[in-house]
Order: sequence, then structure tokens, then C-alpha cells
Amino acid sequence: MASFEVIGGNKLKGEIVPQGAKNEALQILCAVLLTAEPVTISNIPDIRDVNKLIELLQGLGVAVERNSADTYTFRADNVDLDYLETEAFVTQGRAIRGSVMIVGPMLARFGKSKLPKPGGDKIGRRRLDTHFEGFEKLGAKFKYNASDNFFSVTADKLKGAYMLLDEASVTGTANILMAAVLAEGTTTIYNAACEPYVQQLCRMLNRMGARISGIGSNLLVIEGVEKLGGTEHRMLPDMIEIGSFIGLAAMTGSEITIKDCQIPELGLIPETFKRLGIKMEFRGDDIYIPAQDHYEIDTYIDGSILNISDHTWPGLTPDLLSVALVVATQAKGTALIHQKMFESRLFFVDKLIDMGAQIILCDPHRATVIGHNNNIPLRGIRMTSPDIRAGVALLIAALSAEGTSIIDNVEQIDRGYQNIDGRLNAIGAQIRRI
Ligand SMILES: CC(=O)N[C@H]1[C@@H](OP(=O)(O)OP(=O)(O)OC[C@H]2O[C@@H](n3ccc(=O)[nH]c3=O)[C@H](O)[C@@H]2O)O[C@H](CO)[C@@H](O)[C@@H]1O
Ligand SMILES: C=C(OP(=O)(O)O)C(=O)O
Repeated sequence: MASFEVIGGNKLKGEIVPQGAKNEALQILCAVLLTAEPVTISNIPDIRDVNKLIELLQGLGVAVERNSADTYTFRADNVDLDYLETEAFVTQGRAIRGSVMIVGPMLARFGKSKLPKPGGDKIGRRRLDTHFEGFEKLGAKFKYNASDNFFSVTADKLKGAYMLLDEASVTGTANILMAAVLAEGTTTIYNAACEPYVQQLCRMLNRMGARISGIGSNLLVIEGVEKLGGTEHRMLPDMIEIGSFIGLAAMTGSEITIKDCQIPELGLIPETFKRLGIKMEFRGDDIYIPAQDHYEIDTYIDGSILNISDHTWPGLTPDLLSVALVVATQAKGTALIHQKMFESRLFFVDKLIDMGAQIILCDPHRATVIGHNNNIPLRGIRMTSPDIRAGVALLIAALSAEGTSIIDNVEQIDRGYQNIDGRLNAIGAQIRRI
């Protein structure tokens, strides 16, 4: 297990370019299974989860050609269904959450698929019912084997259907969509997730010949087609990384420009950090954050305490609440952070409390943060990164802290942040991988 040694207290200065989006990449890469023709994808982040998914695709027989550092061409013209029965597949499927999205395309194109319980963050219950109920609505037969945690689906021919999802699951919507594009007839998915990454997937599938309408809404209508062709696709910048950099700038009092953010796709993210008191300017498509010694949390019109909570898109993504929470620890004022979706994502506040932050964990979903107004710095400690976003939040805390911190288990951070130590060191951070 690798660790970061972080010497805190440095102000950073400069420009940083966000990587391609991890959670978009996981959807888009699975979609290459839908056609035998070449699909070229650019702005692919070089991160653990994405590289593991590419290895899994290679195992399935997809030809993968790396054209440049961030651009690959995939050709799924010789998919090996027997690979689903191998130990290597089990290991790869269990390693990442995104592996679940091979099921929809495989089912649609080859009439069968299976998957061990996928990996990803341990942040509470992460059920997959929505995915498999969707496939069943399309006519698939579903089996779950509790002894080895294997999900399997089979279908002679998928048939379009109406479905109202029991939750607007992001990976669930992507998975069902990728099955429905090759089903016979019309599929309607209501209560669909509609975040930018799902929209990107829809647009890519349409370029491949699919007929999806309602893109960007929670009502997707898909007219099935017989076959899809190749295309080219470019990934959006990673909005969670952009939010993390905004938080980093505030916590370290740094002047940072985040380049090429595709600001219209960021939804409530900039506004949320502004409400925490962070000043920023949109300069073209860049976000400029000036150095700020103090920032003050907004209150509501009636003076009551600000509540930052997650919601399905276009609400605030749950993946940025850990960063918002850290930012609040040095703000002037108080905020309630309410993580509605996942029940085990706030426990990392123990480490922040050890560093000197004033936080009351009210219950697994809610934490009240009373900011220090930058009068008392956090202090460096040794800690472990429990999940990807808590990991990055702890890294931000360590960079702002007085003294040295050690963060263990940084593989969690490497899952989703490309060369984060190198990129932050380039603008003045002191992070050493040990
Ligand atoms: C690989 C990937 O893309 N991962 C993202 C994806 O995970 P993932 O697609 O696994 O998450 P889901 O959208 O399925 O939702 C996760 C959990 O949130 C709860 N839930 C979900 C929808 C809802 O309307 N109400 C509700 O309570 C459910 O308990 C569900 O199990 O979306 C999550 C929610 O944005 C993000 O945190 C993950 O980073
Ligand atoms: C929870 C996350 O990832 P995963 O779904 O891959 O665990 C995340 O990206 O914040």
C-alpha cells in the first residue's frame, strides 16, 4: 500500500488542467462492446479504475490501440464469451464499480452476460436492483447466485418496454440504455438519471446509430435499432476533480486557474462553493480562484444555517460533499453537510476532528461543521484514505495543515485522480509518494 507524505501550509499558484471524467469514461468504455466497428475515444484519464476496465475489455477480446497518451481506439469484433467463465474475469469484475456496465451491452449484442458483485467504494449499500429489474422489463431472464455473488442475465431477443425506475441510478440508467438501444421496438425509461455523463453516453450512442430522445431529461425514449456502428467521442473534463480543485484553492489560500472546465456542464457545483464563501471568476471557460485569507459561509434569507446536500442531477453530486465539508472547516460560519444517498461516507470526519476541525457527526448522514475562519490551522496527522472522495478531501486538509501528514492507502485516490501528486507539486504542493 502506498502513502503520501504531505508537508502542509504551502500556498499553491498556477494553472491546472482537469483530467477527463472518470465516471463518464466507465460508461463510454463499456459502450464500445455494442459494435464490431472501431470506436475512438479521447481525453481518457490515466487512472486505476479506467485502466482496469480497459484490461477487462481486452480480456473479453476487444482490440485496444493506444493512439496517444489519452486517446484509444477500441474494436469489439471478436468478443470471447468464454472469458466470462474465467478467474481473471471474476477478479477484474470485482475490482471496480464500472464493470457492471458491461452487462447491458453484452446482453443486447450477445444475448447473455454475467458479473460478480462489482467493486468500487465501500460507502454504504450499493444495490443493483434497478439495473436487473430494467433488464427483466426488456425480457431478460435474471439469476442471482448468493453463494458466489454472481449476477447473470440471458435473453433471446430484448423487447422494448416502459419502465419507471425505482431510483434514478446513474450506472443503472446507462446500463439499461445500452441494452435498450438494440432491443426490438420502443423503450421508455422514466426517472432516468440525466447527469452530463449520461447525456454524453446518449449522444455517443446516437452517433453510433441509436435513436434516443429526451436527452438531458428524466424521460428517455429509445427506438431500438438492429445494429450500431463506430464513432469518435471526447470525454468531458471531470467535474468532481474541478470541484476538488476549487476546494483545494480555498483551503490553502491559493490563487489557481482551472483550465477548460466546460462550465455549463458543472450544474450547481460552482454555486455550492460560492455559498461556502469562495470567490471565483469565470474567464472564458476557465475558473479563476483568487487567493483568499478568509471566506464566509452564506446563510439563508431568514438567517438560518446553510445546508449542503446531495441530490440526483441536476442536484449536487454526492461525490463532492466530502470536499465541501473540508472547505467548511476553515470558513467563517457554520454549515450542515447532509449526505442523503450513502450511509458510510461521512465517517472520515473523525480524522478531521483529530486534525483540529470542529465537526459534530449528528448521524451517519449528517455533520455540522463550525468553521475556524482560518484562525486555527488544522494540524498534520497520520490517516488512512477510506474512499476516493474522502481521500482527496483528506489530501486537501493535509495540504492546508500545519506540519506533516501521512495519508495511507492512496490507491483509493489513484482510482480517480491522475498523477495527483505530480500535478499538485507542479503548482507548489509538497507531496511525496512513499
Ligand atoms: C461509477 C459511477 O458512475 N459511480 C457514481 C454512480 O454510482 P452508482 O451508479 O453506483 O450510484 P447510483 O446512482 O446507483 O446510486 C447510489 C445509491 O444512492 C441511492 N440513491 C440513488 C438515486 C436516488 O435517486 N436516490 C438514492 O437514494 C441508492 O441507495 C443507490 O444505491 O453514481 C453515484 C451517485 O451520483 C456516485 O456517487 C458514484 O460516483
Ligand atoms: C463513488 C465513486 O466511485 P465508484 O462508484 O467507482 O465507487 C466516486 O467516483 O466518487
